[in-house]
Amino acid sequence: MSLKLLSQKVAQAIDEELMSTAGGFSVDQLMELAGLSVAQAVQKCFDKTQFPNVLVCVGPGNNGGDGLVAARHLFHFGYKPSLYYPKQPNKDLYQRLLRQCQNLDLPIHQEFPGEQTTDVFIDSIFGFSFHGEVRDPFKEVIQTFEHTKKPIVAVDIPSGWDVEQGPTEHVKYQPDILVSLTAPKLCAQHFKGRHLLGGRFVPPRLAKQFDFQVPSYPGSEQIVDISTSSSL
Ligand SMILES: NC(=O)C1=CN([C@@H]2O[C@H](COP(=O)(O)OP(=O)(O)OC[C@H]3O[C@@H](n4cnc5c(N)ncnc54)[C@H](O)[C@@H]3O)[C@@H](O)[C@H]2O)[C@H](O)CC1
Ligand SMILES: [K+]
Repeated sequence: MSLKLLSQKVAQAIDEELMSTAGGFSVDQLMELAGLSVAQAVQKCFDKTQFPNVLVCVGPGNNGGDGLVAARHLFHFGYKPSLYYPKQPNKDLYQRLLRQCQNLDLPIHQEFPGEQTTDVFIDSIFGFSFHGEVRDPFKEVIQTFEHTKKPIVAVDIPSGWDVEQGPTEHVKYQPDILVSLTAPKLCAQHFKGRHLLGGRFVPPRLAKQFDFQVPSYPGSEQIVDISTSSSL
């Protein structure tokens, strides 16, 4: 099966529809399932005895929120997650997710700790609302993504990529794993690693309305491998 890739505008419209009065979801619910998908992806791809130290790089929006949720689940899965969270917006949702991580005593860095102490990076800096060029303080971490040999799991979009065009003149890094949420975005056609889909919450009626496919997830899993089925 070949999956449809979404434009930035359509991805945002689907998000709005899910959380509209008609859609009935709250952002917390969707973020919980998105973050759980990301944690399951890490668990599937990286053994916790060999890759215990997961550094979750958290951005200022909902993509960052997915990362906060993933960190909490990874702790309960037996990993040793820590956060790099330099911009902590004063929004109740993010503050509560951060508190949940603090209550697990996860290390929380405001300065980028670098790669020495990290086994796996989670890139939850920017998602489908990113535009323009990366601004500080996130330039440094994305520069690390460009040259590190440590594996990187990108949430929804490799941060700094154009949501539709993919790698740019400034950001060309290739994550090892991409966890697309709801449906892959147009930039995914430039991704060369293992491609997973998460966000198992799409009503078939909504997929029909926006004309995209939802592959069947195995059993009760929150992710499905779409490495061979995402194309235009
Ligand atoms: N339906 C779903 O699949 C769900 C996906 N989720 C996740 O939400 C993100 C989209 O979140 P959103 O808050 O709209 O935006 P972002 O996180 O992508 O980023 C917005 C944030 O970034 C700032 N920003 C934008 N451009 C730049 C720049 N050039 N430099 C610095 N900062 C920038 C902007 O100001 C905002 O603060 C989606 O990808 C999924 O990961 C939901 O969790 C659940 C539903
Ligand atoms: K990202």
